[in-house]
Amino acid sequence: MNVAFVAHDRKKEELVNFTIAYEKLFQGHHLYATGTTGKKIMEATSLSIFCFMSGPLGGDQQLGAMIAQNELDLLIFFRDPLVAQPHEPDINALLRICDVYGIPVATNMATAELLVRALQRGDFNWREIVHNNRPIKLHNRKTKPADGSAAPNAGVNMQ
Ligand SMILES: O=C(CO)COP(=O)(O)O
Repeated sequence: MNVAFVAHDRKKEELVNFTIAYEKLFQGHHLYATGTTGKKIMEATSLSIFCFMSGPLGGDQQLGAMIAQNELDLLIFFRDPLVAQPHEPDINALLRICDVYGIPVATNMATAELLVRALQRGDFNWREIVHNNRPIKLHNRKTKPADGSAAPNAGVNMQ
């Protein structure tokens, strides 16, 4: 499955600890994240994550684009409900597009636990039908184009 991680600054440690706890499970999936979140998870675990831009620089929108193309199966987004974010419209858009496409999304640890256990049990296998009907598999995405030129939006982009 394609799983994405996002956490606001005061929630990053919580998400990193969560990924450490479920590292073995996540190793079997294709992982994506906004820039700083992905970098911190990779520093703390052996997980390999495709990192988009940092959230305030467009990372939430890039994940939204994945969802619009039905390329994401699960979003784990530890939001900080107590701090206003400069890119609030992007955050709302990301959560909205999850609802548009019926993508499971966890915005806190308790829900993330439930969804990850469902992932472990195979409850997400119906998503394979969606992928099998699609010509493009996102996890074939390369960090650099085949011609060797620089990819405009690949790799970790820090603020
Ligand atoms: O701001 C974010 C999500 O809205 C997260 O972005 P970073 O992972 O780059 O900190």
